[in-house]
Amino acid sequence: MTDQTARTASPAERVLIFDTTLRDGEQCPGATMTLEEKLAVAEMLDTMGVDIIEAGFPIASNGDFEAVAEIARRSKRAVIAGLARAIPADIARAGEAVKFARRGRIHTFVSTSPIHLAHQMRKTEDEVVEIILKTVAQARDLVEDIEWSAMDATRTPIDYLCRCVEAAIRAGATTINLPDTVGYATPDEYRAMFRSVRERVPNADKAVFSVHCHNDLGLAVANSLAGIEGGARQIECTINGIGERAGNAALEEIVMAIKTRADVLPYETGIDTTQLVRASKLVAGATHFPVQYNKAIVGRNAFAHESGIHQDGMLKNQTTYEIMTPESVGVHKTSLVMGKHSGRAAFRSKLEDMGYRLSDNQFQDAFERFKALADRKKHVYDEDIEALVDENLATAHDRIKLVSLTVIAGTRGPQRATLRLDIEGRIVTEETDGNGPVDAVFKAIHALVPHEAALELYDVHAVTEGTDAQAEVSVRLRQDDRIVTARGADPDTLVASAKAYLAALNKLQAGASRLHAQHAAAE
Ligand SMILES: CC(=O)SCCNC(=O)CCNC(=O)[C@H](O)C(C)(C)COP(=O)(O)OP(=O)(O)OC[C@H]1O[C@@H](n2cnc3c(N)ncnc32)[C@H](O)[C@@H]1OP(=O)(O)O
Ligand SMILES: CC(C)C(=O)C(=O)O
Repeated sequence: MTDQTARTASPAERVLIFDTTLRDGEQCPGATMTLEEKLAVAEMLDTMGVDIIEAGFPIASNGDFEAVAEIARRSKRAVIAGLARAIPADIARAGEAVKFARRGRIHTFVSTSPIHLAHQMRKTEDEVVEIILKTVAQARDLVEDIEWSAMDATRTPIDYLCRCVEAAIRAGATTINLPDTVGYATPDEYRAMFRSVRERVPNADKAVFSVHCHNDLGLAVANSLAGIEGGARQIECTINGIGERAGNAALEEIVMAIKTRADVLPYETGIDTTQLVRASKLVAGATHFPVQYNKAIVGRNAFAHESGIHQDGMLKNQTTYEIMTPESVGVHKTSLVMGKHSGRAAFRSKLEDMGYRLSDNQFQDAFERFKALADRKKHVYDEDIEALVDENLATAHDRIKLVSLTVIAGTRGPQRATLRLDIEGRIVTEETDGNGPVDAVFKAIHALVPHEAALELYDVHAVTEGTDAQAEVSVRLRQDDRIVTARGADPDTLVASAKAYLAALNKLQAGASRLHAQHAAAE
């Protein structure tokens, strides 16, 4: 696909990607990961170009400490961060864990909003500023790279927020994070908050500003991008958007928004985007959190098209319905899913891919049967298409054709089949009881097409998986020394059985007429 986005004239500015899958991501109920799983995720993040990996909250447990320390030891290029409350013991423990890293960061945070000060911290504004000064300075004595976060920044009055930010930078913070802790902000507000703090805080130029957004109102990615427009240059996010409550901003969405809309977002990240789907699968597997099918970028439908008009467009040119290539995020290729919304263009292309070359009439016939099948079946697999096209080709010249079949089955018995056939253009009907539904169907066939052939084999199997899978029935008939085997497929096993039996009879009769013709020619 050609790049449809024109870059702006000014060079793109680098934005740092801070991944907190292993800390905030792991905080969501049920997402706990083992040490091995965390190490695998951290390795993936490091390889794909994440700038800072927040590996955990070392004071939280010995397991968390071990994970942060081990990730710190193993990281090849990313900065490794450990979280700490504004409490000396937390900071000391975080310092212990990240000291093994080539580049370690202590990320310390404290609440700044009136709600949190009154109800969680139970401290005054002045007391919190004192705590910031002391704890940031303590952290700075341990490592050079200090991030300070104002928990609940978006519900903090701007004057007090500026006072806290100024104090944190003065005490040695090198990154200032202003989180939307409860996912409350709108993009305009969040952008304006960064602009205002950066303009008003005198030492703001000494720190990198960071966004950290939660998705309670579904605005985490939009807010993160707005924060960047407001001057932040670090984005905190998680793979698949996992995180506290409704989650964090999704890394893959942010990175691809920046890459795809370079015309209006003149920034760049260091992420190898072709690793995004792999990372998503790894995290989904480790946390046992499935990725919703329609999830942007990494959902299994993100590059799948079922509707005929879209499939037609995609076959003509991928840019008609895709704004980025599947390859750019690590998906092998676009998939055109065959279903009841598909049209002729996609069906023809699918048949060609499967190696079929049909005449116009055969194609039209196969398409109608495909539509009828798709109406009844949730997923139409290649095997289903193969079964219906093969059957179509095999039955095109049949003398006897199935028109309809209704069967009454169940515990009350006897089972009854009402069968309607087209025999060389003549419509005939029969209603028969049987010892079971298949027996009733076969007896009805016998009544309408009297024959001497004996049933030697009746075999049923599913063409694909699922309860709506097509049944494929094989029937073998013997008449004198002639044996024929034929197949029939349908989501209804009894219809498939009737089709298979009739196909076998057609074969027998076609063979008999060929023999008859040969004898006549010989005489
Ligand atoms: C927005 C965020 O994501 S913040 C990170 C949230 N993540 C976690 O909490 C996961 C890990 N947490 C834990 O394992 C535990 O909560 C611990 C180890 C941190 C603390 O455990 P406990 O000592 O038993 O405290 P508990 O969890 O009951 O309460 C939290 C305490 O920390 C205080 N606190 C909360 N945030 C901060 C902060 N940033 N700085 C200082 N103190 C804080 C609370 O006021 C409360 O103190 P109190 O007991 O004096 O009232
Ligand atoms: C610790 C901070 C950064 C946080 O997770 C939040 O405010 O959501």
